[in-house]
Amino acid sequence: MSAPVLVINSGSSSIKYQLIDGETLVASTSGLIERIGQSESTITHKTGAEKHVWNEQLPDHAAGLEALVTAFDEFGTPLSKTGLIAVAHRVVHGGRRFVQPVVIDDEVMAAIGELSSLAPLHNPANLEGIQVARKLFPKLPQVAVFDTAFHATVPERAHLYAVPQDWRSEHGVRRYGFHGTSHAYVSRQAAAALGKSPKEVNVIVAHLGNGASVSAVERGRSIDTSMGLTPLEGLVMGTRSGDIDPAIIFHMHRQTGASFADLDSALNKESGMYALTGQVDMRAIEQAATGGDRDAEVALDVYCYRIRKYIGSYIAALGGADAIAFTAGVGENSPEVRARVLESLVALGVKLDDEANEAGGPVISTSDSPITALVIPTNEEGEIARQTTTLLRS
Ligand SMILES: Nc1ncnc2c1ncn2[C@@H]1O[C@H](COP(=O)(O)OP(=O)(O)O)[C@@H](O)[C@H]1O
Ligand SMILES: CC(=O)OP(=O)(O)O
Ligand SMILES: [Mg+2]
Repeated sequence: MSAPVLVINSGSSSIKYQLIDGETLVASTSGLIERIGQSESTITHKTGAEKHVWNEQLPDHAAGLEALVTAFDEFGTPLSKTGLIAVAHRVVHGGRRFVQPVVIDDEVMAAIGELSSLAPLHNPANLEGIQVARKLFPKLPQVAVFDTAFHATVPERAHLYAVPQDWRSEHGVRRYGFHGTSHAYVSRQAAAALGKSPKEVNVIVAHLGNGASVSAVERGRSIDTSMGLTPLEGLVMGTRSGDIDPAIIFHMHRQTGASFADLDSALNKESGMYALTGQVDMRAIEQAATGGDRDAEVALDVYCYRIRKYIGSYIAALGGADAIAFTAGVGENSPEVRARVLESLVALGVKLDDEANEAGGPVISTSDSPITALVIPTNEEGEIARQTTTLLRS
């Protein structure tokens, strides 16, 4: 490896990590530490063809990151012997300030902390990962790569909310957008799949994971995206409502006396597919729908309809699209969701090839479809490593 980067994506109860060559973007090791803070955590560590899975009690992120270091010691090469050039962290909210990756110092950490109120499910966990990694690797540069950065190009007509002036000027209220490393990477790959440079094409990216967002990418630049001030707006997600009438919040506050903190938590953690079906995992929801569960069937319809509306509006925003790319857990793996989303877009120029869709792509539209539909696996960690290497070289 010529410039190995350890990429850390620290979530509220999990840590995803990869050791990636910053030049070739090939990952030699990847891992997932799940259920941090619960009675038993699971660690999955993959290196080459080897996969190791074990359970351990990990009370917090510090214990999680120590387990990560130990995993490298025991299976493969200890991190201290890999010639690591940096530790790169996914940070979800960069606010107005961070529109490029930065080397992290105390002041940057404080700024990331201040942005926690805008990404309460994400930034505190990202920060914890950084704190622990700085202690574990005090000599290495720690770099933050922000989910919001790719959407810094979204123009005023799409990022301004029509709300009082001081909300916007003093309290940072605007659309920021998230999953930026995924939208950036997948839109470039989509252009490549069409045999074009990113500057020659308009692409709509549907990132459908646990969190989900759609973006409109015009000639390589994001011009609109479905998430907003926070990662709550837009699509229906695993546990997040996505778009709702904001007055629902005041109505429920008046009706039940629930505090704003309770309502915030309800919309972020107890809504979405979970509220409609009692389940978060799309595989289970699809199975239930196939088995005749009406709630699951209706929820799938709600989920796909919302995506379809966004895609239709982004075709209008872009004045026509060359490609629609599906990515992330659901987008990459669910022919059912892709078919439901695209089924009535024929009039807008998307003709699905059912067999290709079942087979998983990459091209899932017919050869005469004016808009090419694609399935493109995302690589957020690879993109984070690439941006980190670029920053450290400059
Ligand atoms: N074969 C599949 N069919 C449908 N959904 C799937 C499939 N495989 C994974 N998923 C869904 O992908 C989602 C997780 O996506 P992922 O991108 O890993 O999310 P995150 O990175 O936000 O944790 C889960 O809801 C899971 O059910
Ligand atoms: C921003 C966001 O929603 O991220 P995730 O999908 O990882 O929850
Ligand atoms: Mg994700």
